[in-house]
Amino acid sequence: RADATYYHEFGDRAGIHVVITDFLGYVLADDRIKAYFTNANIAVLNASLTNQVCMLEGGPCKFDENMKTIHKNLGVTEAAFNALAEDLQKSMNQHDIPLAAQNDLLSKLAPMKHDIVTK
Ligand code: HEM
Repeated sequence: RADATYYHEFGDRAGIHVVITDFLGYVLADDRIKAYFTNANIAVLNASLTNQVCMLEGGPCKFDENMKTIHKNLGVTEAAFNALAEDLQKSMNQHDIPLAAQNDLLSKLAPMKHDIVTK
């Protein structure tokens, strides 16, 4: 969908922000991937991801960072990518985001794997 239905189902930008905040909490506690984030600026990452998801789901947000450039030197594996996606699903489920909206977001993130996984 190109309209803002999914954006509203996420609870607009404020709802997305809560989903992303809890998602990052899961990531930072996830032994499979937390080491990647040792030197990350979590506040900046939170704001960027919130804007990115807001935009992808049809909200009035701007986001134009390049996924390939950002993740170039991180050595992200496919297993790490999948673990991160699981943590996102966990947060979306916890916040009762409707499944169609969840799947829409996941389907938009999945193709980014090619730019993010380098190892
Ligand atoms: C589709 C999946 C992903 C998306 C949409 C995404 C999005 C982003 C964004 C927007 C930033 C930039 C934050 C900023 O503005 O500085 C970022 C940085 C980062 N990402 Fe990802 N990412 C994804 C997957 C992953 C995976 C799988 C890992 C590792 C397990 C990862 C690790 C990092 C790290 C370590 C940073 C750097 C943070 C910093 O230097 O402060 N990302 N990501």
